[in-house]
Amino acid sequence: MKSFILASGSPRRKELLQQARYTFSIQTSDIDEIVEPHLTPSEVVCELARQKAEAVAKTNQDAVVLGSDTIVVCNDQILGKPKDQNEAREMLQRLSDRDHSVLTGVAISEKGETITFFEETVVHFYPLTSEEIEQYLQTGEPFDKAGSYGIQGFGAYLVQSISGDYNNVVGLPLAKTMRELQAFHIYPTIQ
Ligand SMILES: Cc1cn([C@H]2C[C@H](O)[C@@H](COP(=O)(O)OP(=O)(O)OP(=O)(O)O)O2)c(=O)[nH]c1=O
Repeated sequence: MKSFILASGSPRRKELLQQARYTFSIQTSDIDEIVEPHLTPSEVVCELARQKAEAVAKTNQDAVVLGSDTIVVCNDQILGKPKDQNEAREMLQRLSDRDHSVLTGVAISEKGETITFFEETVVHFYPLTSEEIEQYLQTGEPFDKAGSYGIQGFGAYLVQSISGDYNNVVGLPLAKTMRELQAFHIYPTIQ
């Protein structure tokens, strides 16, 4: 059987691939996450996913390697992971009572060839009071997440509606990824 490697330290991506019944190992990459400034948000997530996948693929020539990157885009501004509490607070204030997009890029690399794709999910937040934002900061959830929230946790309280793939918000567009993996002969274990 071919070896399948998830090039990610994200516990969410691991859980999603497990949920889909893949057998895989994990190797994290240590890329600097630097991209050229003229790229569009969808190009940014695809490029970062490519860098993560290729960094791990380099030392695993016979494996199929999957890398991924998630960002939030609000009013044409890219929101990544907050660097501190103030930045998390600012992001949540910005997202309050509006639509934003969650973009996840995925790269699959094998034998020096890489394909990339991305998925966009539109999320609408309830209007948030400053008390609600402070309470959410107290949960600690914002700090390792793009846009400073996790829809799969207490952050569900913030979300009024979503349009698109829920799993994409959590960190991996699972349906699209499963379909693309078929081309690499990587399949879930069904029984
Ligand atoms: C919007 C949102 C993001 N996130 C997470 C998914 C990603 O883990 C994280 C965005 O950071 P990423 O840089 O995409 O990923 P990562 O650093 O966690 O892991 P790695 O680079 O090793 O693959 O935000 C949620 O868990 N829930 C959400 O609702």
